[in-house]
Amino acid sequence: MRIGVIGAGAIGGTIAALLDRVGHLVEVTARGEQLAAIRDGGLRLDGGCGSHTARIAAAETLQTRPELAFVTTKAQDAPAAIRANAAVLDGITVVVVQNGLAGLREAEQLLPGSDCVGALALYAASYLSPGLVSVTTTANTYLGAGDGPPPQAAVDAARILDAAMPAFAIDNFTGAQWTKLMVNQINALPAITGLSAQQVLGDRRLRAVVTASLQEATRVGYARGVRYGSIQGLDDRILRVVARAPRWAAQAVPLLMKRRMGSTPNPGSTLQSIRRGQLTEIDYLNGAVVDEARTAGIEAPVNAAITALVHEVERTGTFLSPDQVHERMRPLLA
Ligand SMILES: NC(=O)C1=CN([C@@H]2O[C@H](COP(=O)(O)OP(=O)(O)OC[C@H]3O[C@@H](n4cnc5c(N)ncnc54)[C@H](OP(=O)(O)O)[C@@H]3O)[C@@H](O)[C@H]2O)C=CC1
Ligand SMILES: CC(C)(CO)C(=O)C(=O)O
Repeated sequence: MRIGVIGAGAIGGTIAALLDRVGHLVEVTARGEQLAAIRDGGLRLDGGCGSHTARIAAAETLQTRPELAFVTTKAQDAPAAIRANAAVLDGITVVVVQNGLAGLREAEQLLPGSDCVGALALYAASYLSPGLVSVTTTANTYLGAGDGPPPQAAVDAARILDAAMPAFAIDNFTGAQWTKLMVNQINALPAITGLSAQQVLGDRRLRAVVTASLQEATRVGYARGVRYGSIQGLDDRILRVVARAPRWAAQAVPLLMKRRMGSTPNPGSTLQSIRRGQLTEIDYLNGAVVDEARTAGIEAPVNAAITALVHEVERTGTFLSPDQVHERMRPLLA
C-alpha cells in the first residue's frame, strides 16, 4: 500500500520505518537536516521495536498521492503541514497522531473531503540525531473518532498499522484523548528540569507536582462533562477516584506510569523540543487544561504555573533544578 507520513520525527519516523519493514511503499515529509539525512542514508530506527533502516522517498511535501496518510508533526505545526499537502490528502484516510485535544478537529476542518481519524501513541520515541529515531518504551496506539464506536476508517487504519506495531480501534476516542492528556501530565517537568520522565517521577517532590497537576486536570475534565476513555490501564472509574483522592494516594498513577516506562530514559516529546531549541506543545497539553478550565468557569492554577515554567525555559534555554521547581510550585501545592 502507498502510505504517506507527514513529519518524520520521533513518532512519524517510527511509524514510517515499521510500515516500510512490513512491505508498504512509504513516502515521508521532513525538512532541514532530517530530510537531508533520510535522503542520504535512509531513516534508521532502533530500540524497543528492533532495528531497521528504511530507504524511502522523502521530500518537504508528499510527491505522490498515498492511499493512507499519517500526520505526525507537533500540534503547532500540523495545520501548516496539512495545508501544504492538502491536494494529495483529499479523499483518503488521514490519521492524525497527536497529543492534546485539538489535532483531529483541526484536520477535519482543513480536509473536509477526507476521512480523518485520530490516533494516540502510548509508546515513547526519541529523535536521536538526523536520520535516527529510537523507541524507548513500546506500547499500543489507539485509533478512533468521536465519542461512539470507531468509524470504519479507524478500524481499517488500525488493522494496517497493527501489522507493523500494536494498534487498536477504540470507542469514545474523545474521552481517550482526555485520558491521554492526563498521561501527558508527565511531559512538562522533564521540559522544565532537563531530567527524564523516570527521574522526575522518581523524585518525591517533582512527583508531587505531577500528581497535583494530574488531579487538577482530571477535575477540569469532569467540570467539562468528560467521560474519560479507557486506554493503557486508565479509565473513567480510576480517574474519578484520582480526582478526589488525597495526593499521597493519587501518586499511585504517576508511579504506575514510571513502572510502565521501563528503564530506558524517556525525555518525553516536550523536552525533546526544548533540546532542539524549538517551541514546545505545552499550550496544547497543560495549556489546554487551563483553557478548558476557563470554559468551565473554574481555575487551574497548577497547570497554569507549569505552562508558564515551560515557556520560561523555552525563552531562557536554562533548566530549573528540582529545588527551584519545588520553591516556585510550593505555594500552589499547600
Ligand atoms: N515522541 C514521543 O514519544 C511521543 C509523541 N507523541 C506526540 O506525537 C506528535 C509528534 O511528536 P514527535 O514525533 O515527538 O515530534 P518531532 O518533533 O520529533 O517530529 C515532528 C517532525 O515533523 C516535522 N515537521 C513539522 N512541520 C513540518 C512540515 N510542515 N513539513 C515537514 N515536516 C514537518 C518536524 O521537523 P522540524 O524538527 O524541522 O520541526 C519534525 O521532524 C506530537 O503531538 C507528540 O506530542 C505522542 C506520544 C509519544
Ligand atoms: C506517552 C508519552 C508520555 C511518551 O513519552 C508521550 O505522549 C510524550 O512523550 O509526548
